[in-house]
Amino acid sequence: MQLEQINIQINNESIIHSIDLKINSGEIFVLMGPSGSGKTTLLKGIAGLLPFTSGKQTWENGTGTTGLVFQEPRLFPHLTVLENISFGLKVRGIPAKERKKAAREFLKNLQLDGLEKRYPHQLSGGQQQRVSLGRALILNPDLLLLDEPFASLDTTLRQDLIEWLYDLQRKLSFSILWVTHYLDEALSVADRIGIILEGRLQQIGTPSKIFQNPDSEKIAQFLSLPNRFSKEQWSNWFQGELNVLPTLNRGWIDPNHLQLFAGEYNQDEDIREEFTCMIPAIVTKVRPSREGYSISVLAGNQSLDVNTTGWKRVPTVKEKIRIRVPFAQIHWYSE
Ligand SMILES: Nc1ncnc2c1ncn2[C@@H]1O[C@H](COP(=O)(O)OP(=O)(O)OP(=O)(O)O)[C@@H](O)[C@H]1O
Repeated sequence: MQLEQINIQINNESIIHSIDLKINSGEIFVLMGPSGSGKTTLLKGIAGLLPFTSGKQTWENGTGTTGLVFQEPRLFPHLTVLENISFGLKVRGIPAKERKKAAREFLKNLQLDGLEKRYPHQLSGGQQQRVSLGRALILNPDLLLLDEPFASLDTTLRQDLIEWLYDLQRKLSFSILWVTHYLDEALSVADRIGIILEGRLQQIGTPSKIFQNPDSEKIAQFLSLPNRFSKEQWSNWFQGELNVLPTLNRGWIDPNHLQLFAGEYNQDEDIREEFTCMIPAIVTKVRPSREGYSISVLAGNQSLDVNTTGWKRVPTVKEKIRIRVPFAQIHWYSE
């Protein structure tokens, strides 16, 4: 499915601005953005529940179908679980026996065994949400639109369902546009991630591209990436000796690119090199990580995170150490 220059206005207010987006067939595209950035509005537009003010939506094969699962379950209160799940098949004229068989298949996968005769008010929020998912999936949509569908579920159930849905998607190769604010959820399923801020799609890329190469300070901030600093801080570290372009105001460096060195900073010994430089710091936190240690330090007024792999001696809190900053790894942003 492809969107070209999509705009959506509600009550004369522009909510979605000039969005271009292509979702490839068989792809899981995760859309992330702060509350109020327009994620639900865009999903509703794609599902045909809200009109586009301008722009074009096209499908690879001419036409396509969508299935939308909202944040909160929206079930028919007077229908049982089984009837809710199979409702779309009834509308399509599929015989009762056949649609019940199909719905029962989903009940098992959605861990809803034994609940088929219940009505929505007799289910927990999480169970209702799984019924909503079944109701959308049973119609085999070309593009499944998920608006934080698992937000209300406990962690174990959330992970089980993510895994089940992921496996099902890989098997059947439908596409998913998946809105989530859970980083772990995004990273475990996304082929690509899109970041939307204030109704504009700001960056699209693979998870590693987005997290290692955020296009702007705003994106790095939204992703809560550590090691974002101001030009003033940079000036303080290097006593104003290392200038950056006047148009660049904010810097960011990945914790994997900083290096820790034991021993206190000594200006006479710490020779400034062409491509890297040492700055003095004090260890504030030491946490084991999968690869080694994640170490937080205070360098001037700035807290920095450094990931180490195979540090020979684990530094202790309050220890004075040095951080090596490789200039080429710093990302500078104008704002
Ligand atoms: N029916 C409406 N009438 C007026 N404004 C609306 C309407 N629906 C959404 N908006 C506005 O559009 C903007 C985007 O809302 P939307 O629900 O799409 O954001 P979201 O990114 O999905 O947020 P959240 O993560 O909180 O669900 C918000 O400023 C919201 O107030």
